[in-house]
Amino acid sequence: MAESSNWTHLHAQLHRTLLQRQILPSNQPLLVAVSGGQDSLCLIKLLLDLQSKWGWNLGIAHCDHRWRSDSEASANHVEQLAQNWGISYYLETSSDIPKTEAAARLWRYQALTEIAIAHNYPYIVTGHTASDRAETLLYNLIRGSGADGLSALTWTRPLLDFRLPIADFRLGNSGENPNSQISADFRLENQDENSQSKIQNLKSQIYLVRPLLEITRSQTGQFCQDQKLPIWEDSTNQDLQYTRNRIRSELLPYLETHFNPKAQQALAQTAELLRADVEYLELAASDLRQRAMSPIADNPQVNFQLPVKLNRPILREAPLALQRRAMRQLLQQILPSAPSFESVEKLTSLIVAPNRSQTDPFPGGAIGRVEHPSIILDIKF
Ligand SMILES: Nc1ncnc2c1ncn2[C@@H]1O[C@H](COP(=O)(O)OP(=O)(O)OP(=O)(O)O)[C@@H](O)[C@H]1O
Repeated sequence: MAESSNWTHLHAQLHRTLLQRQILPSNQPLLVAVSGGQDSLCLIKLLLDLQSKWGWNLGIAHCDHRWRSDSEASANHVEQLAQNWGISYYLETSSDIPKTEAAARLWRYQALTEIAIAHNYPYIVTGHTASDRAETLLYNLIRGSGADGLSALTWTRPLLDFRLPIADFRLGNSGENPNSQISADFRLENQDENSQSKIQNLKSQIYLVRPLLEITRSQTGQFCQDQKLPIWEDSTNQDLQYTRNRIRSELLPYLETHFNPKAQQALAQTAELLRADVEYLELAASDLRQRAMSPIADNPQVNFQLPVKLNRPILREAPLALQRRAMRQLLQQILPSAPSFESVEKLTSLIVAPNRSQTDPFPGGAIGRVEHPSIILDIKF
């Protein structure tokens, strides 16, 4: 097919990525998260230009955190763009100004998910780039992270957390990660049976997709310039009190100048490789965990209901990497928030500990204890 003269290298690259990775099916409604910055403007323009090939129905969502004095003006700017392109525009405005970056992100994902549910969009698309991936890797590396954190930005993931109904079962939920927060909030806000079942049905249907993970920020910047897209500059991006901004404007340029001019792409590639490793290890760990979890007398089902009983001889045969992951998966299901490194190590150490060894309480009150040949995890003994 002859391409329009507007067809650029980035159009071709995105089209290829979508064909290869199958992350955005054709003929679907897509809700595009547009902040007004260069990455999401590049994203929406590319998707608009590819729309006729893929048969999508595009809508724009903008979240006003009310963080900056110009936030309303920036929302109006995005609305105007949506009008010019003739596509639906949805705005969510935060009632309370979020206090931290993390709180703002949690609120934003919740707001986007609410718009998607209300207007039947199965896909939310964001403009995260290879540069974001490189920054996330560095950020998590400095804070101390395993392979999971280093490969944190994935191409696609379900936006609502399937774990919560189980996690909530015994110890409640404080919502440490964005997924948990979203589910927890929906649970609070949607008490009646009808809306609960609507959310239940939608859980398997809303995906977050990040199709620009192979494109760098300098490429999106160049694209916006070439296409004359009116970027709304976010003044907080320059604020060096935020770690992420220092990584972006100080650390990465330093690495590029002094170590590797293609540091961003290299780091993003490392994240991509680690992601596949993580997926493989998580599957193997899940298999180990299932083999090691056995039914106990007053709880004949093999599930995450406390008390949980684990077979130590089965666990002992596995390599440490899988032991740790299996223990973490278990803790993710029963603790009120994401398990810390210390919690995982504490439970893992019981695999070889002497009979009657016991942990101090995990957050939420559960305790692990060796009752030869098992580990029992329960609220109290
Ligand atoms: N206020 C917002 N409203 C809607 N979507 C947003 C908003 N902020 C961020 N996003 C979405 O999340 C993606 C990544 O967020 P991040 O905070 O890294 O964005 P950013 O630095 O503001 O990116 P951009 O260059 O698109 O503004 C954005 O590309 C966009 O798709």
